[in-house]
Amino acid sequence: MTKNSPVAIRGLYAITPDETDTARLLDLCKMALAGGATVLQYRNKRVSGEQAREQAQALLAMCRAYRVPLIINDDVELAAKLDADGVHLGIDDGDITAARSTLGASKIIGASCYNNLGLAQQAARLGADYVAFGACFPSSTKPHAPRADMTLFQQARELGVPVVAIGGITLDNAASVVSAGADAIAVIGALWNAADIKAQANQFNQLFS
Ligand SMILES: Cc1ncc(COP(=O)(O)OP(=O)(O)O)c(N)n1
Ligand SMILES: Cc1ncsc1CCOP(=O)(O)O
Repeated sequence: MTKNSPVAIRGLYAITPDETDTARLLDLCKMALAGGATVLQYRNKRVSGEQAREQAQALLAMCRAYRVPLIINDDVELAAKLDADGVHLGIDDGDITAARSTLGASKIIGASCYNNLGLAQQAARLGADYVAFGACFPSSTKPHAPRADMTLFQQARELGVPVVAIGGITLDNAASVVSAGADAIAVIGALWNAADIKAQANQFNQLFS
């Protein structure tokens, strides 16, 4: 997949659950993709090594079938080895310049900016393809995540890269996140805990139409 234009980082940005059962992980992700998730991030804090590689590789094949980019959380080497579509980097996950040199110009690099516009300015200057802010709301997935002020989104939009919002986003509050200026909403709990994941993904995405 060639580099996605900024417009591709728009809509529901689904992040995988911490699922150790690979067959179940694939079933869940298939429902989200069928529901219209526009980006999938492989993030699994409960597996590592060979199992992480296997899960990511299987998800990449599925994402290719749906023409949806697969971003790998934290691990530039894994993204490079699999020829995935990009990587998402937190503040402790290595620098953007090194990731760009490993992955090349065509891949997507996203950067966590927490509640810090300065980090977003720096990330954009270094060539990040999107900046992410959060947590927007209390998150039971990551209870200690710092809270982000959504008024940052409008300022971050001036950097010319898509703004991704994360943390505690549900169908009840997602419209406020979109109105604050988010180009995409990254969701874990409110997607995978839904009774009908495909319908839930579809409803999140409709907020962008
Ligand atoms: C889209 C998106 N935004 C933020 C994060 C959080 O990244 P990070 O700060 O590296 O924390 P962990 O995901 O490693 O817990 C993300 N993964 N994706
Ligand atoms: C990874 C991450 N970074 C900030 S909040 C968060 C968790 C998002 O999960 P949820 O959508 O369940 O709050």
